[in-house]
Amino acid sequence: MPTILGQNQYGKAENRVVKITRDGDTHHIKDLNVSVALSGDMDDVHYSGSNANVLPTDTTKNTVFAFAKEHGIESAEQFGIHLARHFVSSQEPIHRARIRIEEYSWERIATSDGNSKFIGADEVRHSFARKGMETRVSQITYDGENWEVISGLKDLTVMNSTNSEFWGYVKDKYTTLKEAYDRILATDVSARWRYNWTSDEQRMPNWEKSYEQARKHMLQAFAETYSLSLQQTLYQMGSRIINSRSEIDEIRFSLPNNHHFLVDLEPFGLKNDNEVYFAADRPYGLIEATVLRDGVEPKIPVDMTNL
Ligand SMILES: O=c1[nH]c(=O)c2[nH]c(=O)[nH]c2[nH]1
Repeated sequence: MPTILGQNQYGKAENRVVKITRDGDTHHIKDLNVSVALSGDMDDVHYSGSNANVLPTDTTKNTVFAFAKEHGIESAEQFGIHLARHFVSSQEPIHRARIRIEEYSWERIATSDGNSKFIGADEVRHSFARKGMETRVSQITYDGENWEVISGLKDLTVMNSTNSEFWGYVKDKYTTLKEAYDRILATDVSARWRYNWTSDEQRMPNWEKSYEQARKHMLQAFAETYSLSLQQTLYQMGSRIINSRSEIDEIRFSLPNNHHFLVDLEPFGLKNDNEVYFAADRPYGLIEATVLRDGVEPKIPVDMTNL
């Protein structure tokens, strides 16, 4: 034979597992991206195509989700140790397992008094924002006479692990979606708000304070809204800003619906009580709308939130 097989490994990459642990009304999230690579006696499958030693990559994926339920996710390291030991000790042909895990960090959305460590109010027990992802943006336009200032943010990822439903929608012959009475609601907020300040330099808004307050009101509305749809949550987020910040007249959102699907663990004899989810990255619903102060002209371009 003119060729021989060199190093090889296989497995399922990027299993996006989200585990919600419920401590009464207080929820805890573990959000992992788990990649499994196995190696061992795999010459035959490469040379002849015999799968006799091959544990399917599909099975390695199922194991990740089942272990999230069976063993919980105490830490990424502990979870990886459980998985690696399982593959090597349960499958004779597998001699080595490499588990790579990325963990995404979440923090609780702050309460009205601004203290995010305090878990006192209902709305923060199940509402989270991803750490360190968001970007603040602004666009300033001046024609020699008038100013237009549009500010906002993008890539602010937030999640409610309960208080979200979706049902009562149109059903046609292509509809398969099951009605949901307790689902995860997660999105990457992209928002642009327009200031009504145009000229009087003496009365310019305090940009830093306004940004902080707009962001805070938006997050609190996200956390506090019992949601029947992402559209309804969007409207609440927008109207909370308009109603609490007189310097802002218009806000436009682009909100992807980051779907989290409950994993069916029944085939493994496990009950999934809204605990273990598959976080899909695409396709995603995309919900976009402008919320305006009554009587003002909309001026934020439709596609601006996608920039
Ligand atoms: O909040 C939602 N709004 C929708 O319009 C929609 N459509 C869908 O399939 N799921 C959802 N969720």
